[in-house]
This record gives sequence, structure tokens and C-alpha cells, in this order.
Amino acid sequence: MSEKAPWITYRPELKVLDCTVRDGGLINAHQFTDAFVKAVYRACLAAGVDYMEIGYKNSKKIFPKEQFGPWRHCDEADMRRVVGDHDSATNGLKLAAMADAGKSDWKTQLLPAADSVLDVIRVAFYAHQVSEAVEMIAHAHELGYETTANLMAVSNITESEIDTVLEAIAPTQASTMVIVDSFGYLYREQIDRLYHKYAAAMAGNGKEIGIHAHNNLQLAFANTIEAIILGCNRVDATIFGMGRGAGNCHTELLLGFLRNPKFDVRPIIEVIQHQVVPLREQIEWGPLVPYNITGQLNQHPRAAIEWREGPTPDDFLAFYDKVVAEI
Ligand SMILES: CC(C)C(=O)C(=O)O
Repeated sequence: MSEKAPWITYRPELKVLDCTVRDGGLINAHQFTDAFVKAVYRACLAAGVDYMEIGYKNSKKIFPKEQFGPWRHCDEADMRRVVGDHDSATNGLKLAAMADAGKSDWKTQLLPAADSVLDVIRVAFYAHQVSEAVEMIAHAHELGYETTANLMAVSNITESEIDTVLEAIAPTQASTMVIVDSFGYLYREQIDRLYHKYAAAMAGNGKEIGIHAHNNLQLAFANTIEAIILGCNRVDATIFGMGRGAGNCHTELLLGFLRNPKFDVRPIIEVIQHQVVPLREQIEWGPLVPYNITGQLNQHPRAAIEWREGPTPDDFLAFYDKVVAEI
């Protein structure tokens, strides 16, 4: 690949993961209709997206079926109702589900990969849960899944905690170590620093570095591009940025930026128009002021989400004064 104008060429090894249903489901308790999930699936297939994360593999005890939709648990029957006899070897789209440390019955919940439409289990964990994450990765790998390690809330932990996590993940079978900016707090310089740290820790063991960016400071797309330029080859995005709070890097922007001719942004624009914009009229996401504020303060967006659901959602000033007073 020429280094003279790399933005007009592409890296074939760069893979896009669309997590609209998984991250977007955090706004509506994963209560999507089958038609919506099917439309996202078809759009990902037609657009040439490499991975689609169809939901969580989380515990039904912690997330009861009466309150949470099927995409919180990803039972095989629910997935097959939407994707039929999906076969990634034939159609090129790998299906992923996320399993959270501490919130998944992973010892009993996962089928062998050969009996599932899922190809990938993405293990999400906070730093203090790294030992469980290592066991989860080993278990999912033994069952035949590709696995990834997603250390959440990285902006909010110490350097030595990050180092300890990287040391523990390096010898595992995870194919990818993902930089997860859960609070949408990171600036370009911090992405650079984390990328180099992650890449150095994973050097020589064949792992890719991934990026999952939130849009609190309207930097999710910019930070994702930066991570790509640095060498990240696993990139998360969601359609129309749908995701918890401020949302995520937009899939349509990302595909527009990438020059691999296998990507086609048109099916994504189509699903935005017919499915996602109508949904946006009922549920809210995007970089609104309360999410900007929690992002700048390096806080979980929880307080901003609660504020937007409360009696005075547009009183941004009161929200600002409240969170600043609580620091
Ligand atoms: C669950 C994880 C990966 C996430 O979306 C986040 O923490 O931002």
C-alpha cells in the first residue's frame, strides 16, 4: 500500500463490526422487533460489514425476560428466527454476541460454536473483573468461538490497572484487545497513547487492536479514524450512531471513510431511512448537552440518561450545577 495518500487506498485486514443492536439495545432494554433486527442484519450483509453484534449473552436471572427483549440473551431460537440458517462461511458476515463478566451465565449459556449461528463472543469486563474475563475467553474459545477482550471504562482506571489487564489478556486466545471509551472522554492524544500501550503489550501474539468509541464529545468518528491510522484493524460502529447515551461512531460515516470497494454504504442509508429514523422519534440517543457534560467529567453517562428521563430533561443548567456540585 502506498504511504503517499493512504486515505484513497485501504487495508484489507481492517474489519468493521456493527453493534447497533447490542449497544442500541441499551436504550430500549433490547426490545427491538424482529423486523428491525432483520433489517439491520440485511443491511450489514448488503453493505459488506464484517461482523454484526446481534446482542448480549447475558443472564436471565439478572435481566428477566419479562423486562428485557430477546437481544439481551441471544437465545439460539430467537437469533435463528431472524437470521435463518445464517452461515458466515458462505455470506462473509460473522455474528457476534457480547457476554459481560459478572452478568452472564457463561458456564451454562453458551452452545458449542458448531451448533450456533454465532461466530464470536466478545467478553466485556471492568478492570477488577479481568480474572473472570480470562476464564470466559478460555471457555468460549474451547467451545470454538473467536473471542475478543473488551476492557470497559478505560479512561477511569490507573495505568497500573491497565498494565495488569493487558498482561493477563496477552496470553489468552482472544483475537482482539479493544480500546473501549465507555464514557466518551478520550481525546486523540489519549487514543494514541492507549493504542501504543495496547499494541506493545499484545506484540508478537497475533492479536489485533480494536476501538469502540462513544460520542459524548462528538469525537467518536474522529477518534476511530485516528485509531485506524495508528493501526487498529477492528473497528466498532453503529448505524446512525445508535447507542447508549451519546451513541457511537456512525457506521455510515465509517464506511464512507474506508476505501475498501467491498463496502457499500447505500444499504446502511436505506435502513436509516426506513427503520432507524422512525425509531429515533420514539427513543433518544446522541450527543446532547448532558452527555457532553458527563463525557467532559469522565463519568458514566448514567446520570445524564436519568436526567433525560426525568421531569426537567431540557434544564441542562440544573444538570450541570448538580453534577459539578457532586464531584
Ligand atoms: C459494553 C461495552 C463494550 C460498551 O459499549 C461500553 O462500555 O462503551
